[in-house]
Amino acid sequence: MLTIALPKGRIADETLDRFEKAFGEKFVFEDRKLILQKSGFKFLNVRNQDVPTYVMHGAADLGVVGLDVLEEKEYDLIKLLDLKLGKCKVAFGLRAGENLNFDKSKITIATKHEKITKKYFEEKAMAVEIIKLYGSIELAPLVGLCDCIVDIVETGETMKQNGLEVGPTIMQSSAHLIANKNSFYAKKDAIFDLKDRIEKYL
Ligand SMILES: Nc1ncnc2c1ncn2[C@@H]1O[C@H](COP(=O)(O)OP(=O)(O)OP(=O)(O)O)[C@@H](O)[C@H]1O
Ligand SMILES: O=P(O)(O)OC[C@H]1O[C@H](OP(=O)(O)OP(=O)(O)O)[C@H](O)[C@@H]1O
Repeated sequence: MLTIALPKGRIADETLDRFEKAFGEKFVFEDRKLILQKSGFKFLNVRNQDVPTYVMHGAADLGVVGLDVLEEKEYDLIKLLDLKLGKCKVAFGLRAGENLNFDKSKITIATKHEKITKKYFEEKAMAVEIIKLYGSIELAPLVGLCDCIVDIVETGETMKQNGLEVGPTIMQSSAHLIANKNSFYAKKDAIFDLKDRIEKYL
């Protein structure tokens, strides 16, 4: 049995589609159930940012999570495969018509991606103030909470509809299959079989 933590929402749905293609069976979470057990797999329905935690502690053998989440914290786990889904970038959002004013003594940036943002400015040796938010990031510059944001961009539509322009990209992201280190050694054959089958449908 392989236990696999999936992040609620679009990435879980697309991952289960890949499993359907690879194993010829439909995998669907029932109504409010958080566990889906079928054909040797136990899928866990968890919050996006909790996926690496379940895998790192061995509560799940495998997990699927965006590279942006993995970059935000240092996790001691194995990155097995780029699933090439959940593709997006982490980029700046600026009020329309404005540029990033690097001459300002301190830029204030609101983001869910604190560490990625901090690293970006450390490499430029620039002092910035980072305000941690947990959602609706695009709202923050509109009401004067910050000068700009760093957030996920796919089509750019959310920023556009909120009067923001997409600025420089910090990193590209896509969902990755990750593994707990002990599980990787203990269940190597099953994990490689799974990886090979899924890889064929990417
Ligand atoms: N519009 C998008 N297009 C493609 N991938 C996206 C998009 N938005 C987010 N993602 C990817 O999906 C992951 C989950 O996004 P989601 O917005 O559901 O996370 P979240 O709200 O931060 O999760 P949590 O429930 O832990 O707060 C992101 O970390 C990113 O890798
Ligand atoms: O560039 P776009 O195509 O507009 O996509 C970007 C938006 O997608 C994500 O939000 P999501 O749809 O997951 O909503 P939520 O984070 O508010 O749940 C992300 O947080 C951005 O707000």
